[in-house]
Amino acid sequence: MGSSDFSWKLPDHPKLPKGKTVAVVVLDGWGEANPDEYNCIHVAQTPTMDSLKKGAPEKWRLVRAHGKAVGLPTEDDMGNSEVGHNALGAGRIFAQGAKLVDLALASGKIYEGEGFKYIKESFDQGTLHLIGLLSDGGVHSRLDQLQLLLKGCSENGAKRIRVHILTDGRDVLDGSSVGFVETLENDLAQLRAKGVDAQIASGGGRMNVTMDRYENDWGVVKRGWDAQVLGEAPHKFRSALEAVKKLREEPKANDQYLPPFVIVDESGKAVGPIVDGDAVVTFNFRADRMVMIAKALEYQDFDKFDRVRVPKIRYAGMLQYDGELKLPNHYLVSPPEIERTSGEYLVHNGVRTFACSETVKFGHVTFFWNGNRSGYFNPSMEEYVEIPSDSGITFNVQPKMKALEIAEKTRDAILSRKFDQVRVNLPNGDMVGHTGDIEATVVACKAADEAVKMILDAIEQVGGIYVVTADHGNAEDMVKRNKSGQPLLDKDGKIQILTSHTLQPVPIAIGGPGLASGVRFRKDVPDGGLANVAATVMNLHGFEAPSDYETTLIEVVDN
Ligand SMILES: O=C(O)[C@@H](CO)OP(=O)(O)O
Ligand SMILES: [Mn+2]
Ligand SMILES: [Mn+2]
Repeated sequence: MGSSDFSWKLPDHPKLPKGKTVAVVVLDGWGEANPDEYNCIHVAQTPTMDSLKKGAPEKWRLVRAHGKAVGLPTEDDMGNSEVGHNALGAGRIFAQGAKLVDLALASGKIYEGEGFKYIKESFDQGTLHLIGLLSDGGVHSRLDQLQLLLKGCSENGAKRIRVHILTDGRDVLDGSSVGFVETLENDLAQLRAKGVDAQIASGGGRMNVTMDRYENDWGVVKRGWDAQVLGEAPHKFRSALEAVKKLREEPKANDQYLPPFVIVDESGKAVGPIVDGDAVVTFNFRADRMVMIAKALEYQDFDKFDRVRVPKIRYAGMLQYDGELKLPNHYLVSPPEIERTSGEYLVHNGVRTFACSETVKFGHVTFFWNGNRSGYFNPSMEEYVEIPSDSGITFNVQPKMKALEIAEKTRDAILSRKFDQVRVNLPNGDMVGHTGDIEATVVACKAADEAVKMILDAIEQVGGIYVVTADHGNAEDMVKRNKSGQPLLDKDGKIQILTSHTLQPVPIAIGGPGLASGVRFRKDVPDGGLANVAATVMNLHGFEAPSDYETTLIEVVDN
């Protein structure tokens, strides 16, 4: 689109009116799958979502939420919140971080960029530290990308490398950390054989160490800082393999929550604290869970915890994690340029917007929705409300989370008539689904359904419109399956719990008293995905979507 013919002004929709309150409800981790005992959405009492599904067939359908439909490299890539909310908010499909890093590594361009040249200046005198999630989950990072990066860095002059691992068990099976550490150890041994001093230096579970998000619990980042930078942790081991194996023996231990550990030499000294003159790369491509550590590594002024010692380092992110904050300043791969999002258009066209979730998903309906951009487009037109999440717990002990509070705030926003769009994320199905606790996930789904009801009731009262959808699957399938769909058993004959997202499609339902008669889902967009939702929502606000947006899912027939 040339800049001369660009305009924020959206054309009027030829048939649909303006001025209706539109509620956009995103159920996090709520896919559609066969109804069996491992489908927590099916097992739970979800009368509101059931009634939408069983209602008018032209007002409920499924949309794609994984793989290429959301800009991921392959159809084997499950959906996730970042790409899902990016697609929902931006109305177009952008090649996402995972894909951009693949391309930069394959072409070697990653080593020619400004970010790599910057960290390379430390290779002669200092150590290169790589910090990130060690798995092949493909949501935040990928093992094969780390492997290529290790090879590329050593070929480009890194002589001393320390890897600080975060174990997963959330995007991959619990217990798989052991195999990933073995693989990494093999690679590092090969580097050592070539004369590179390469070792794992510290570690810990992703939910306990480093990868907090949206400032829910800085203690998580501090535990990482202490291990990675200061070389201090409650657990010390001679090898990472020994560390994960031993720590997993503790009762109830799992990969996601392993405590922090450091690797020490024969004299008990940490093998890889971060010191002056070193280079650091955080190798996750996904933004939300890297922003906090990036601030700790980069900011001079920082008061979230006592860093004790702040080494003078050259730091680069795999990507720039926040375009608005320019955080971090240096990065190896340019992030997708997600501009002209639907939120920005709507604000320019007079749509007053309210967005709400609890802390753990707050950035999903704001930051991700707006193309990984923090802050308001126009503070006089928008209000973003964050309900504080519980911290320091796994959400299976509190499966209702803050669903009721989110629904109440949203109801009040609707009834206040101060907003044209209210947008919420209900985290329960996803956050509790990730714990692998099936019973708790059933409770979570019921709570999310009750929240939807409260929001739809308010929409009913003001004569508004609702759009209810989800960002990817999770709670609808809690078991690992073989190719023919049968649950897989472990060596003790127990089912293998699936804590991750899925490849399933998600529902989308429209309705409400304000929905003009004759509005229905088109039949000619059978492969519709999350990126088609933005144009749909723009239509419901009475506007045509920009011509380069993915097409709308709805049509208006005369009746
Ligand atoms: O918790 C997270 O970071 C991811 C899974 O890795 O979940 P979501 O994409 O739903 O935020
Ligand atoms: Mn999600
Ligand atoms: Mn999730």
